[in-house]
This record gives sequence, C-alpha cells and structure tokens, in this order.
Amino acid sequence: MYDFIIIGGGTAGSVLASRLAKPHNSNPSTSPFHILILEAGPNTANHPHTAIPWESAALHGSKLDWNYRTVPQVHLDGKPRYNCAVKGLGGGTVINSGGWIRGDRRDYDDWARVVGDERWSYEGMLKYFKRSERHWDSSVDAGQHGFEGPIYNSSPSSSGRKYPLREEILEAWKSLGFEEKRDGNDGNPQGIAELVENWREGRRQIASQAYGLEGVEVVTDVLVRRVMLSSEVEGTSAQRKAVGVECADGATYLLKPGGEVVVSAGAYRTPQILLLSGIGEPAELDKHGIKTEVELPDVGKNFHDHMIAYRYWKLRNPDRGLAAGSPLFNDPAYIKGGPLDWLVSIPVSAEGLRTAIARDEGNSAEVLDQHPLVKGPRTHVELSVLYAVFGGEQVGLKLPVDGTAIMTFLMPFLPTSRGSVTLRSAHPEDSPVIDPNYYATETDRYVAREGWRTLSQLMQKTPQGKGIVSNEIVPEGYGVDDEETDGAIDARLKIGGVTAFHPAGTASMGKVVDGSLKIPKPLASHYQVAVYAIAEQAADIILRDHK
Ligand SMILES: Cc1cc2nc3c(=O)[nH]c(=O)nc-3n(C[C@H](O)[C@H](O)[C@H](O)COP(=O)(O)OP(=O)(O)OC[C@H]3O[C@@H](n4cnc5c(N)ncnc54)[C@H](O)[C@@H]3O)c2cc1C
Repeated sequence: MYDFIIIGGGTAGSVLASRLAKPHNSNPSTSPFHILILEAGPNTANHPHTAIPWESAALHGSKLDWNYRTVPQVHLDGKPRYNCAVKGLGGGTVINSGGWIRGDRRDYDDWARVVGDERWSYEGMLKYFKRSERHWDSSVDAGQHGFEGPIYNSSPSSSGRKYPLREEILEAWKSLGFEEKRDGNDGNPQGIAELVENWREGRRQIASQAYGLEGVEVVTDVLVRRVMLSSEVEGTSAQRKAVGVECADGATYLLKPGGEVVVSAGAYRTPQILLLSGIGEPAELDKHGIKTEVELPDVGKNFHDHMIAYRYWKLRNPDRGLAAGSPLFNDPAYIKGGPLDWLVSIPVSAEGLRTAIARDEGNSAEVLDQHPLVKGPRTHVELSVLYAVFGGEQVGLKLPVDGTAIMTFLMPFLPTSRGSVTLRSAHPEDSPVIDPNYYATETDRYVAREGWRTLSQLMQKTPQGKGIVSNEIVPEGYGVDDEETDGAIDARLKIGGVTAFHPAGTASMGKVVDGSLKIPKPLASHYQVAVYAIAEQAADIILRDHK
C-alpha cells in the first residue's frame, strides 16, 4: 500500500516523486512516505542514444517513442502529422532538444488571473524556476536565477561553441530594430537572447536521473489502465476518491487511507487514463461502454500544441565553413549543443492582431483593447537561424548536411486554435485520437505570417542576410513570391507546419483537476522549464497537505 502512486515517470512524475521522497533542502531519505512510480516504458539510464543530445534523432520512431499520428489536419494540407512522446523513465527529457526557456512573465500572470491563484503567477513560480536550475554564470541576477538546482544550464558561448555566423546574425537581427538582451530567462524574453540549454558538459540530463529516485519504488514497463475509485459519503453528497491503480495486465496497486494518485502521463495519455477511469464527458464515455464515475466534460478538450515551420537558405559562400557538414563543425565543442546562437522573441503588430481576433471572436473595439493577446505586449512568436539543415522531407526537400545551406524556424507561441485528445477505444494499448487542430484561427494565421515576413526581411533585406545567403530553397511547385501575400505564405505553412513537440492543455486545471493546479493556457516558451517548476510546486503543495 502506498501514500502516493504516480502514473508516468516522465519529467513531471520524476521531479514530483523525487521531491516527495526527499523534500528540497532535506537530508537524504527523511521521507515517511511510501511512493510508487508506474511507468509504461523501460528504464532509459543505459540506453545507447540518450546521453549525447544529437543522438536523440535515432530515438524518433524507436521503441522509446509512442510514435503518434494525428488525425488529418484540415486547416493545414489535410494530412496527419507525426507527434512524438517518449515511453520511458524520464519522459520528454530523454529526447528533447534541451531548450531551457522560461518564457514571458505575462503568460504566467495571465494563468494566475484566469485561475485566481497567485501561486501560478511569474512571481509565484519564480522560487521553483530557481530551485530547479543551476545557472553557469554567478554574475547573473540572483533574484532571477538558481545556482544549486539539479538541472545544469549552458549556452553556446559557455560551452565554447564559436559559430562563425554568430556576430553577423546578431547584427542582422539588430538591423531589424530588435535589441540584444543579456538574459532571455528573466521573465522578459522579448528581443534577441542567447540560447540556453540544459546540457551538462554536452551531456543530456534526464529528469529521473538528475533529480534521483532514491526512496521511490519504480515499476517500469507497466501500462496503467485506470485510476480505481471508491464512493465515499461526505455529509450529504457522495464523493469519489482514488483508492488505487489498475494496470492493463490486471495488476492493481492500492493506496493507504488518505493517499493520493497523481496522473502525470503527459498531455496525450493523461486524458486517456482519466477517461478510462470513467472521468470525463458522459457521452464520450458511453460510446466506449465506460461507466461515468465523475462527470468532467473538459477532459481531453482545450488541447493545444506549438506549430513550428522551417525554411531553408542556400549559402552564398559555403567554403567559409558556416554550417554543419563543413569540417569546422567536427570540432568536439560543436556537439555540446544545438547549432544556433540566438532566439528572437517578439510581439506582432497590435493593429493586425486586433483585426484577426475580431474575425475569430467578433469583439467590440473596447473588448479588443483589453484582449490579453493585444495588451502586453505579449511574446507572440519565436524566430531563429540554425547553422544546419534538417526536416526538409516534410516539404519534399532532400537536403544533404554538406555545409551548403542553413535554415530558419518560426514558432507562433500563443495559439488560439484548440483541438482534442479523445479515446479510440476502451483499450489502454490503443493510442488516443489526437487532433491538435493546427492553424484553425485567423489569429494564429496572422501571427505566423508576421513571423514569416520577419524572417524574409532578415535573410533577404538586411545587408548581413543578403551577404550570407543567395536564395531560399523552395519546395517544388512553390515559386519565390516577393509579394508575400497571405495566400502564398499560408500555402507554404500548410505543407510545412509540424509539431514543436509542446502538447498541452488536455487536463486543463480548474476544469479537470482540483483547484490547486489550474493551468489552462499556452505559454510563450518551450515547456520543460514550466513542467519542472510546476512539479516542484506540486511537491510543496502535496507535502503541505500531508504534514
Ligand atoms: C522531440 C521533443 C523535443 C522537445 N524539445 C524541447 C525543448 O527543447 N525545450 C523544452 O522546453 N521542451 C521540449 N520538449 C517538450 C518537453 O520535453 C515536454 O513538455 C515535457 O517533457 C513534458 O513533461 P510531462 O511530464 O508532462 O510528460 P512526459 O515527460 O512525456 O512524461 C509522461 C510519462 O508518462 C508515461 N505514460 C504515459 N502513459 C502511461 C500509462 N498509461 N501508464 C504508465 N505510464 C504512462 C510516459 O511513458 C512518459 O514517461 C520536447 C519534447 C519532445 C518530444
């Protein structure tokens, strides 16, 4: 019997279990709790492709990948998209690209406003951002950064990567009017900031190992089917309480009285487990012959993901050795992180945004003035230049990694499109039906087009961009369109839009789980920093309740 059963030993599950077993600042093994993690995949500790970050390419489609396909994306080119999630101890941290990006304080403040709970504001989360990280530079603002957390941070410059295009690209961004920031992770990321990664000396840090699971019972290779619920009468109303967990093979694990089950199975599988437990929309449950235990219509709704789109550019002078494939990139320092220097986080123009929102939501001028996406300014899109090429096959391009081309990406950050994750069947082995519904709103299309045009300006209009690249490498059948009409940009984004691997929102708090963890909106960031901090705060909340 257990005090805590944690379903899913991924990023959040590992951090939470570790902190419950050994609270922050405590001596080893002081926990009085019996804690269990149930993880569907294997222990990833000694896997040959998990230590060196760039080897994660070999994990896509492997046994460690749940390897999802979405439903056809009707607002893109009508085709399904591949969505990856890791099946193994450590979850997303086994494969992710290591971007350690905290995002914009305004998003967290918006969460706090929506859920009426200041613990989820930027200031409320700050303690946990600091607690999880170990910044490499002791001269940065100690009010914003942690120096003793389990997760080591690094940057291209701190790891000794000296990319030949670093200064030219910086100057190109500046010539578009953007300002350089010394620290992109201080809650105000707008501008040009150096990339921060969570690689330690060029090695991946997997959450389950970096935090450590001493004092936690870990069962791997076990697929959870459902949370077992009992009916308890409290006062005049019947309450459902978790009493344990049932696995697909029929094994059960039970809670001690007063114990808790935590469902941290990621954005795709958390709603599946809740639905298989009879927690969800009765009509949806009826379809699969599942008895409704708790009516919660929003389980699996509110799904959103960041869409990313890549573009490719022919180098004017490849012999300068500017991109992966040229000999310079064989320097061992260069495998210590991703082939880029800068992330540029920007708002889009408020006027166009108001028009787009009005088309989607039909708001009056007064409402639009107060609209959270307009007020801010919010960080609407992230842009970057990479000194490598990959992902071209999505748009039918075969691009050898031979040092002759570079790429750019744009990632619209605060999508208003919403999709869903629903049941395919009552069998836990069947993957859920995943519909991110990318690019469904005019607001999302407007933001993406603005990002697209900014990248075109950077590469084709700035003196530095014009000096670096000769032309864009365009997919067959798509001409180079100097006018850059909305239609022409949409056509490219509809074939090129793919997941940035940031699924979220399917157990949206306040609607799906209890009041302490209500977080229903997207963030202008990459999600692991937030997941680490949320799990850190969850541990504090649970430990307070169990004192
Ligand atoms: C390819 C890729 C690149 C990424 N790059 C970045 C990046 O550069 N920066 C960034 O900030 N974020 C990045 N992310 C996102 C980030 O890694 C995730 O947001 C984060 O890991 C999510 O944590 P989680 O705990 O919610 O889910 P996960 O870490 O996915 O954990 C869920 C766990 O639950 C387990 N599970 C699921 N169903 C069951 C079941 N029925 N029974 C038992 N166990 C189950 C899974 O196997 C998994 O281990 C990336 C993600 C991917 C996939």
